[in-house]
Amino acid sequence: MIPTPHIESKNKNEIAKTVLMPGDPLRAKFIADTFLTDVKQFNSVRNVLGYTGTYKGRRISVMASGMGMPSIGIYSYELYKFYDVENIIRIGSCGAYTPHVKLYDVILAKDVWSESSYAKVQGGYECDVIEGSPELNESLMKYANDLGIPMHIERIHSSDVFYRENFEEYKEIYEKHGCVAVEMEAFALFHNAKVLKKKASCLLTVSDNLATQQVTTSEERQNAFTNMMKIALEMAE
Ligand SMILES: O=P(O)(O)O[C@H]1O[C@H](CO)[C@@H](O)[C@H]1O
Ligand SMILES: O=c1cc[nH]c(=O)[nH]1
Repeated sequence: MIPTPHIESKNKNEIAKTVLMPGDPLRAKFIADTFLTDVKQFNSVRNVLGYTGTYKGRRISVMASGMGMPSIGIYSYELYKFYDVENIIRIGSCGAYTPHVKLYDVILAKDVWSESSYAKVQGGYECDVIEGSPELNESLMKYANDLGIPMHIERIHSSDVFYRENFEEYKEIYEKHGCVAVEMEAFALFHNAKVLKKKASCLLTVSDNLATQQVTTSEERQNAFTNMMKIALEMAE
């Protein structure tokens, strides 16, 4: 069933087997403009930009997910199910829940905890913790090590809510569930990978710290997270 309601490419071969997936469409464009050669754009529906190109002579795609689990739920499902994509690596920003995780640090999500109903509604799963692909994670750890980029390998929190009425709730989520940072998509991505027998990982860069109240600018969020991008780009075929 291609094209899909949200991806306009009429040819599966236009999309590589491995797709990097930032939330922000302009981060997808930045990656294509900065790191890829022989770039072809395969999607612009709703301005959710998708590109395929080569990195160090190897093929890879990058496409935005939009924000939140419903959005990445749609795009990752269509890529896996209808475009035969095998691996999706989310590359996102996150808010740290503890002072020992600093601004710009890179986190690899070992697994993700969420109070979201996504897995239950999508496939009847009652779980609240889902693992990233051990195989992809092992490769990402090796590439980070080769590049000399330190990574925290930890549990993260996927939240449906960016602005909580009770800001202090993050402390309980950190203490009770062991999540060191919050973002808004990995749980749905990992669930889709599980039900469709595909692979997913999530790399994050810390854009703000809820404990110390430090923040980065929106321009930095768009352009400055290059360490995470370089690690993920090594996954090109
Ligand atoms: O920077 P991205 O990948 O969009 O990720 C984070 O930023 C957004 C919130 O500002 C949410 O999508 C959250 O998951
Ligand atoms: O989802 C997110 C992303 C960055 N910072 C947050 O506080 N939440």
